[in-house]
Amino acid sequence: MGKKGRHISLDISRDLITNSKPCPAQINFKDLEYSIAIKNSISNDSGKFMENLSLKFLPKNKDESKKKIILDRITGSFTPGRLTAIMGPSGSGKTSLLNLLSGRVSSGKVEGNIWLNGRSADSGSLGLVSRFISQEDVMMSTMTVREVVEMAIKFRVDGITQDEINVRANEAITTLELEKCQNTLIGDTIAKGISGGERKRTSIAMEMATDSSILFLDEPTSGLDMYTSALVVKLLRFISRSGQTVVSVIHQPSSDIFKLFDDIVLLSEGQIIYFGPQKQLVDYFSKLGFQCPNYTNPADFVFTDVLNLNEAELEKMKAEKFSGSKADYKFLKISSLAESWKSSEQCGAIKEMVESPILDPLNESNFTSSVDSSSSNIVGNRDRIL
Ligand SMILES: Nc1ncnc2c1ncn2[C@@H]1O[C@H](COP(=O)(O)OP(=O)(O)OP(=O)(O)O)[C@@H](O)[C@H]1O
Repeated sequence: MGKKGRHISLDISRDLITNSKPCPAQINFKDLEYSIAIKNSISNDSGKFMENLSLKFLPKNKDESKKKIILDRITGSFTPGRLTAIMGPSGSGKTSLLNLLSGRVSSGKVEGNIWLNGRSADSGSLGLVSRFISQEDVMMSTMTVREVVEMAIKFRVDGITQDEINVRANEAITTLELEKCQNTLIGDTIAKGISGGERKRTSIAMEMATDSSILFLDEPTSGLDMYTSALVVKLLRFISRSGQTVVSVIHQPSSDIFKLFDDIVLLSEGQIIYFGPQKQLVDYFSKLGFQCPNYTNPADFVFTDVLNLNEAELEKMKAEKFSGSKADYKFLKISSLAESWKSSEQCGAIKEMVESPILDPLNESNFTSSVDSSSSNIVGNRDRIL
């Protein structure tokens, strides 16, 4: 049978994941604002809608620097055992949110609160409790796929024997269908090694085989075919079921992939448009007057009808003789959707979760070590902090 028709089996040996149950970690944030200073290059007479455009400029004075708000006082909760997708147009703040919550932001100004299991979290603790798989996952180019997976296990799982390492590495490699390239060098732009898709799967295999309480991924399916994308997201769902908190930025998923997520966060212009169960998203927008047509992928519907101007809205804009541009009109729509979200029942439920967090203590077993591959050194964060 061809790949498309193949059933993706997730009958993975439980040894791989459940024997190494991570300690649950819930990450909550409230009124989180992330902004950066930018040089003022726009005159004050650039049009009355200028301040509404996607870059939100809050002028200090005419010639000085202003700030660009990347995340606009957002509140949310990521819970253990659930798989969440962060979706939104390019530039909406998805990667910035992941960076903030994994303690990877070094520039700009952060306001608001982040808590781990109810305790105030700084970037150090966020970095220790979570793992981050980036769009440009960095690995050591001179090592093979099997070597990097084994290395990740060795340095992130305490007191593991070589036999256990072999079992975990085999499982991860088989599950992600990396057998054929397991002895191929990772490579780099100069010395070509494994393909882009194999690289992504290797980075997930490295993660699968280790324990961490929170896993963040930035577009783990970009560059992968439909079959492999579905395989990867099914694996993330499986990983989440072992008690990990799994949060992934995802770019326009197919309907089948969309349905694998428990929760969806929709961002636009750094604001939350929706944050809640995937199964309730269509109903939420239908109550706001946006009907998802039958047999339409809800992810496509959200991008075309909700986050963009639909036909009816373009007509309305003309009829109203709106004096600004389409971008201005769209900005007003997004602001109104963000206001609707803030006054929704679902937003109230999220706020309640933030106010009554899981209070399990965070202990050493929540903390993972990291592989600092950019400098080819293995860095034990645990050693640095504890
Ligand atoms: N350190 C920074 N300095 C200047 N601008 C920044 C910085 N970090 C983020 N931005 C800007 O903030 C906005 C959000 O960026 P971010 O990378 O979070 O978006 P995104 O939703 O992940 O986009 P994409 O889907 O294109 O990756 C963008 O306009 C980006 O240019």
